[in-house]
Amino acid sequence: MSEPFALTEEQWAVVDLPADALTLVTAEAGAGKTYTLARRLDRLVGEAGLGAEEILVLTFSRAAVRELRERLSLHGDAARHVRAQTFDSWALDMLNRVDARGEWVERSFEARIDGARQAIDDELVDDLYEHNLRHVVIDEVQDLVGARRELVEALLDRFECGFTIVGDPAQAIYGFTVKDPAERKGETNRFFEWLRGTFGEDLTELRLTHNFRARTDEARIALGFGPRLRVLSETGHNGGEVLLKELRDALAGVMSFGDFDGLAAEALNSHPGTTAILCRTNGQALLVDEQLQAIGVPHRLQRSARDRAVPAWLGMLMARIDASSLPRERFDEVLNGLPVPEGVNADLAWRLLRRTGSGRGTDRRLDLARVRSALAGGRLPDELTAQPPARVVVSSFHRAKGLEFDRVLIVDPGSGEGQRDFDPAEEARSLYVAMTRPRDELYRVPTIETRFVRTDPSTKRWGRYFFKRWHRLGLEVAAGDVTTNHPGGTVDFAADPAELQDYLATSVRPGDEVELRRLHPDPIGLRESPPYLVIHGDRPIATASERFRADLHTFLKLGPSYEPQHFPALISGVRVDAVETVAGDVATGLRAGLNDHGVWLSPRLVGLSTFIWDKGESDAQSQ
Ligand SMILES: Nc1ncnc2c1ncn2[C@@H]1O[C@H](COP(=O)(O)OP(=O)(O)OP(=O)(O)O)[C@@H](O)[C@H]1O
Repeated sequence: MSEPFALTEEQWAVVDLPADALTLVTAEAGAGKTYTLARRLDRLVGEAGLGAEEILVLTFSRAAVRELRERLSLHGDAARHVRAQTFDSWALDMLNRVDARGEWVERSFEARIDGARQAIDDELVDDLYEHNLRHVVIDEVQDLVGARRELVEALLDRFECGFTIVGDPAQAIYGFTVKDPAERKGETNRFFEWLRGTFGEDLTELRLTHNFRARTDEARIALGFGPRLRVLSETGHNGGEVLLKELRDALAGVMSFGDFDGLAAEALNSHPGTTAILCRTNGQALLVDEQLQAIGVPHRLQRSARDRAVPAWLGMLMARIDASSLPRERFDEVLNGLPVPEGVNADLAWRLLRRTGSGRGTDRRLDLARVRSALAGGRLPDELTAQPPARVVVSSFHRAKGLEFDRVLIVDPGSGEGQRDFDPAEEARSLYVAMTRPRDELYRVPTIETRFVRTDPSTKRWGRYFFKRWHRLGLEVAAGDVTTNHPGGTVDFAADPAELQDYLATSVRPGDEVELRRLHPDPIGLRESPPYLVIHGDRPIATASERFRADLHTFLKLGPSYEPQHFPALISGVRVDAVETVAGDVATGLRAGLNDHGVWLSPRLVGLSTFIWDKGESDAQSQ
């Protein structure tokens, strides 16, 4: 897609509206909503003359930010400087600007969203927005529910600005964010109704009806369900069961890809385009991840929208600079030798980093103290922390929203019968989202047995169980499970920190297997496991975090009066998700002989692990 496509009349009608128009665009899957938005942004900045900073672009995930950014860089010229943000980073950004001492980065996502709404209601952000906000753009608005919905309503209510809001009621899937089933039902379509009720005749409603994504009959198979799912969402009627069954029947009719065996590995590795393997739950995605690992298929597990990982090249860049700031020429020179992923060039990287507030005005230097503080405060632009693209992606249906792939394999979600809080309408919409992701090929994969893989209610991690109530065979390992507040080699194991940093930069790759090895059998604290080292090859590269130790303890504590006596000697089946840049204490970094900026590299882990016990220690587990 390097040339801009000719817009259809329907798309053009959206793109061409004046900047102060209040617009709601609804469309079914693959109708070019995101593409139209990118073109609209280009026109708002170009012909309509808005400044990039006068437009607020909000999306749900970092994947969507990346998607929009890519389309802007391909098709948008004027809009290159427009910044797309997730709701969560926008809220944090706003709070940091009106209440810099609020330590908002320490608070939960929900607290930040509530805090941001309160700030708007209390008129604290009037100075920020009253004269400077001229247009708001929101993608995937069908998922705007709960506190985020209230936040956007407060914003649009308070400031007189144009907006372009797009969504598809047929793709409303946000189940896990609204736990209560009754409340969930009440949320469906609520924001659309609020827009219509609040702006009445001033609201321009447009529709996009042509599907551009699907290029084959099999890729088009679910499209016919769109209008019926939309009616289901808009009327709140029952009927989800029937639609779910029909969608599952349609899926049963597509060709089976078979199990993930040697043949599948060949088919996956030799395919030139992009492939997604989509699963109903994240637990199934973890099992597919494990199976692909076993058959040697390089892939990436789609992260949650809230997971932000700062790429390694930023830490490597900072480590090479002694000064507190650097000019553009030096930046280009250093960046040139670093493993910058596809899609990030020096121009984009420079622009994104300068958005951290470094080197304002005419000073054309990058202030590394500011970059560091943005890194520590979780304020780096979303484009920098988005997950890099991969040829094979494993994702839940939910996390695949807004994305598209040449080939999609859908793991049969099963009938769902007997599951608690089963909402057939939500399940039907979510299967529809999955089945509308392919451009060309759609396959089904036989159901994956998940009887013994469930979320642990206390830690919210996926766990491996077995027949007996007390069996605990493995636990999900995820972001945050490695200590980042001191560089590897300085606590729990001795290594030359600088040399280890070098090893992380050059020898540790996403997808590499690691294991967690117990350092000694004694728990560190009252509600913690013993310490674990992260071993790559034969060498320790990091230490498990306190959070991981506490969750492992909780997972193995089978009841209020039971205290685990033993902990696994090894935790295997864990992979490197990425090597990321983290910010710690400057003095700690200096003591370790690293750089002046207090940043270093650290492995980020992922996977549904398997516990390996020492003889005689397996506790209740092996009984
Ligand atoms: N006018 C057009 N001509 C040709 N291709 C187009 C046109 N508009 C969009 N496309 C292409 O169609 C595909 C689907 O577009 P896009 O992802 O924007 O749809 P969407 O409505 O956001 O989809 P979904 O809601 O399913 O995520 C993209 O590959 C996009 O580049």
